[in-house]
Amino acid sequence: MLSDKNYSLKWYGWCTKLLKDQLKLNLTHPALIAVPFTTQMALTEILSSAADIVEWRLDLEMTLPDKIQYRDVLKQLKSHKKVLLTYRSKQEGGEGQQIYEQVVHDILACDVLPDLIDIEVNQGAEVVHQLLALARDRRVMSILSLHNFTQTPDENELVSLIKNMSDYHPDVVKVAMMPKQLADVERLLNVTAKCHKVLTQPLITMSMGDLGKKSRIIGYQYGSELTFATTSQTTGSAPGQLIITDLLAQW
Ligand SMILES: O=C1C[C@@](O)(C(=O)O)C[C@@H](O)[C@@H]1O
Repeated sequence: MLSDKNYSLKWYGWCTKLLKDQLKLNLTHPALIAVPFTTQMALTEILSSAADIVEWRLDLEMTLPDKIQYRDVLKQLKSHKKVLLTYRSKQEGGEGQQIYEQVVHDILACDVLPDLIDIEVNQGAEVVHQLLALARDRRVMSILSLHNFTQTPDENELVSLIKNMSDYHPDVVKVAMMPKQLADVERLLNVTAKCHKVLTQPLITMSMGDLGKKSRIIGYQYGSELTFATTSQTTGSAPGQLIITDLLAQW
């Protein structure tokens, strides 16, 4: 586990950049909280929640919104929260069936932009480099992500996956792994602490499912700077997410 000093220096480093400078928020919890959103959900519930970031999961929409609706909703979300736009492909555990590269490109070409964009490392080096460059040009923070819904690799593999992602120079690196036993959750947390010390960018990690809930609560103590929660029992976007009020009660 990180010493309190290291944890707070690094955490405040990122929060200063992302939130204090841009939103002038006074954070009262130890890690950033993101909640998923689709237009089928109650907007007021999402906007009035304690979340710092709303993750609009475009792949979970019944159909992709047209440009007018998209700009409208994004503006509404942005007037209350930081917004992360995610189009999760099928192969990474989402519902996205359109050409990934095209959807992310269109998001970044629009005149209303999200604050953050999720880019999947498994789309391949060429697509990743191109989308990261576009996000940089448009001044949208990039989160390079990797998901494994079946298992958690061993320590060496996890470290090398994370370092490989970091070498693309995104603004943030995120990995979500499925544990089969508690040892998998502990390994991910320990790898998080190890990588957090050497990475040049913020790291977000989580173990999914029931077993992994612990990582969503105490991950920040190991250097994971954001946790995903939900506003209600039925609105989660991945297994094991806690309801935000339960998460806050644990903190
Ligand atoms: O990458 C992530 C993390 C996540 O899969 C989770 O396990 O909480 C939830 C997704 O919505 C998000 O894009």
